[in-house]
Amino acid sequence: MAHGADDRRGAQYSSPPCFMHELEGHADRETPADPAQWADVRRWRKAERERLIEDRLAISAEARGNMSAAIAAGLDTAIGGLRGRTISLYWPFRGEPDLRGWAAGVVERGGGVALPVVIEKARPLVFRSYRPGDRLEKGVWNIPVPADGAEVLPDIVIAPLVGFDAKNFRLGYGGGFFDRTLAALPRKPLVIGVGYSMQSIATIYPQPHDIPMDFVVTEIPG
Ligand SMILES: Nc1nc2c(c(=O)[nH]1)N(C=O)[C@@H](CNc1ccc(C(=O)N[C@@H](CCC(=O)O)C(=O)O)cc1)CN2
Ligand SMILES: Nc1ncnc2c1ncn2[C@@H]1O[C@H](COP(=O)(O)OP(=O)(O)OP(=O)(O)O)[C@@H](O)[C@H]1O
Repeated sequence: MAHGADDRRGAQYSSPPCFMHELEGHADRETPADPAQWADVRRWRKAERERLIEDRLAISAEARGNMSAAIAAGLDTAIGGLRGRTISLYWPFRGEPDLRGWAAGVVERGGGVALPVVIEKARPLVFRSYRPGDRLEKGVWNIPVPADGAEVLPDIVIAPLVGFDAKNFRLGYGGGFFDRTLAALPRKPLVIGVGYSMQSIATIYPQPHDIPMDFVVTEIPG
């Protein structure tokens, strides 16, 4: 379930962008920022996001439910004890795995749950404590966020992904929120990406701002 760096099961190799020959073999986060190249990567990411989100929305509710349950089981295996640990989850949208049932179990087992809150575009997220049943309010993009939860620093961040690559780099919705947040946190949490194996891609063409996840959990036992 935890996909290591060399695990490419289910990888879908999309059409390479035209500049691929320039990047191959040395595309990692030490690659210096190159504005012309970044413009190409940004265009490529936009198209890739659209394709991946469309594919994800085509999954039936039943299959999504089964895969969400398998991902929850994989998280238990990967994380182990929950007592005293604060885990940031997310309120699912656009076909993301639904881990809200698992969140209730985390609280029952003595862990804390938090949800990410967009304070402002192009700023880091904050995390607000959440217990199932707590009052929610509509945040930016109408994403429900805890209305009264205290701001907390998570020990573990569960990051829903639009795509993930062989080096555990994450493609998100394009707001740069998770990368900005991880760069700004006073101590680095354990970062676990969650998604479906069909969201695996060969590379996201990582840029200096992209921070890799510690590992990725999908519905396929690892
Ligand atoms: N369920 C869930 N909650 C989450 C996240 C997530 O990935 N999943 N986030 C993880 O970061 C944050 C929200 N991130 C988001 C980033 C962009 C868009 C969005 O709709 N963007 C526009 C275009 C963006 C732009 O280019 O300005 C769009 O897609 O139309 C939505 C949410 C916090 N909460
Ligand atoms: N630490 C950072 N400081 C400043 N800008 C950043 C930082 N991290 C990301 N960005 C900017 O955010 C924008 C979106 O980045 P990217 O394409 O990596 O988004 P994403 O990871 O898919 O989105 P999200 O995390 O919201 O799901 C880029 O313009 C990028 O330069």
